[in-house]
Amino acid sequence: MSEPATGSAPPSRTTMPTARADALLAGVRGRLIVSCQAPPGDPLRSPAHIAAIAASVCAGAPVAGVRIQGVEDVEAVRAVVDLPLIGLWKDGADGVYITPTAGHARAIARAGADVVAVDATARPRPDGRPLAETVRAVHEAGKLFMADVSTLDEGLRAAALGADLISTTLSGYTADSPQSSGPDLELVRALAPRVRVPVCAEGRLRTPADARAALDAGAWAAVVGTAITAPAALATRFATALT
Ligand SMILES: CC(=O)N[C@H](C=O)[C@@H](O)[C@H](O)[C@H](O)COP(=O)(O)O
Repeated sequence: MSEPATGSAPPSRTTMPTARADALLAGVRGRLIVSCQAPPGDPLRSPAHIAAIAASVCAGAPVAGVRIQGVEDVEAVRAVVDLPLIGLWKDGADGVYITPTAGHARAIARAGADVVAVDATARPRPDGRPLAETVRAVHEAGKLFMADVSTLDEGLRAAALGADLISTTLSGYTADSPQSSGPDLELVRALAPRVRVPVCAEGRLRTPADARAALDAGAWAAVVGTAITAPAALATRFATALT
């Protein structure tokens, strides 16, 4: 791990007013957050399409918030969705690629996200700067910091740095985490009682029963992407079952 779990510096705190932060977190508690993203090359990968998907999901279902990738997509979704918006910027495909620097985080904050999701794994960051710098940048922008982690240690470190919420997003995608085809609810069970901030279950929640099980495991909210907003992946599951 490149930084200690705790240090002499106090944890960073957001400049978002406390009442607003509390209301935002309370509003997503026990509920569904939908990740609306399209992979590179997918015909749906455009801000207009992602905004339409997000607007459709939010108008037609009792969802609590959305998770959106990229500056232009965050801007486009912000214009049509009034729910809490978790923004991130995927830059690259290997190593730390989810909002990898403080500069990426500031851009996502400016685009209109309420919460900025950032890779908070123990892996080296592409610019060599400490994660604490990105936490501070998000907080100075008046936003909440969501730490995308893959292990218990990473979650504990993120909480010590001042993360406002933690998500299991990267379990299964790092060498340190279990490589499972399903969600990592063990991580939720291990982490949630050890930190004072909400822990979201995210990654490979494929069914409503998975989302329910995540909350039963102690998750604050369930974040679901592919199983709701990725038609090509969904069609593949059906087509494959017929071969
Ligand atoms: C690992 C990574 O880059 N995860 C990304 C984070 O934003 C997204 O590609 C996922 O779709 C999202 O986490 C939701 O997960 P799932 O699509 O499995 O429900």
